[in-house]
Amino acid sequence: MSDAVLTVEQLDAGYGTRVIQHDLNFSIQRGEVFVIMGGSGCGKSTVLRHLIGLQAPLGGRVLFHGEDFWAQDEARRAELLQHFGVLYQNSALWGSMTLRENICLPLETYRPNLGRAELDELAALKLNLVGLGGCDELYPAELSGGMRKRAALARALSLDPQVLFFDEPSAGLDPISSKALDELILQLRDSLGSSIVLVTHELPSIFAVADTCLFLDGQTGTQIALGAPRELLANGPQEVQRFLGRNGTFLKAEDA
Ligand SMILES: Nc1ncnc2c1ncn2[C@@H]1O[C@H](COP(=O)(O)OP(=O)(O)OP(=O)(O)O)[C@@H](O)[C@H]1O
Repeated sequence: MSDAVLTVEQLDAGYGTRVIQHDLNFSIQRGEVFVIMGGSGCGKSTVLRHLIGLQAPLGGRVLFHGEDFWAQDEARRAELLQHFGVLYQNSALWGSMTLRENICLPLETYRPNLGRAELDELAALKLNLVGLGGCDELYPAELSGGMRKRAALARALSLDPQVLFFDEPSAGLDPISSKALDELILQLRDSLGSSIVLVTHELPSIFAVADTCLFLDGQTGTQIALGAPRELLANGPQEVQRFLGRNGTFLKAEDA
């Protein structure tokens, strides 16, 4: 457990005085795909917001390489955030900009020493990484839903993040695009060595990509399981087994 990129200690997550999830404890290792799962409304996105620095914990700590994120001043927090890449549910690309311009934007902000040619080259490289080589001058509206996700991913990769966060990456995608996105996630993990944190309740994705799963329980408002998905399916608490086994047959088909 020595290679933890993110560590969460006794985290209480929520809004104002309303705690949604309490006493969360887990670590995310370098190069690991970590899935946050649980029933609808249990607080998955809320926990994610605390991990990506959008919201201060109501209690406990979030450590990045052992450094307490929220104990830092704003300038240091902004530096640390450069190590995070975030892909939001709606992809959130700028519609009036080409893909190249979308990807260059964070680079122009945080890497002011780069010249035009280097910026364009980096944008092309990131687009290549996500299978959109040659699409530099297209606008988001010219892309399919799956391509838009990939483009948003290329932008999330622009600053070479150590941790990539995805909130429901498969939302709105057909099963084939969704499977292709899972494959891309694994490819990126292998080629870049980044840690990947996913919020999803898509069983095929969970079994295809997750090294470790955290199960958040809506009723008790805390984590009730942490482990590899197949292990949790076999030996986890009943609710977690039910959640992971709800689709009965596909696991056998995938494993065959
Ligand atoms: N900005 C906010 N301010 C106050 N409460 C919020 C806010 N966003 C979400 N909530 C509340 O937090 C609870 C958990 O919501 P959250 O979106 O984190 O759950 P989730 O597990 O991600 O849900 P889903 O699977 O449906 O996307 C809900 O009761 C929701 O109403």
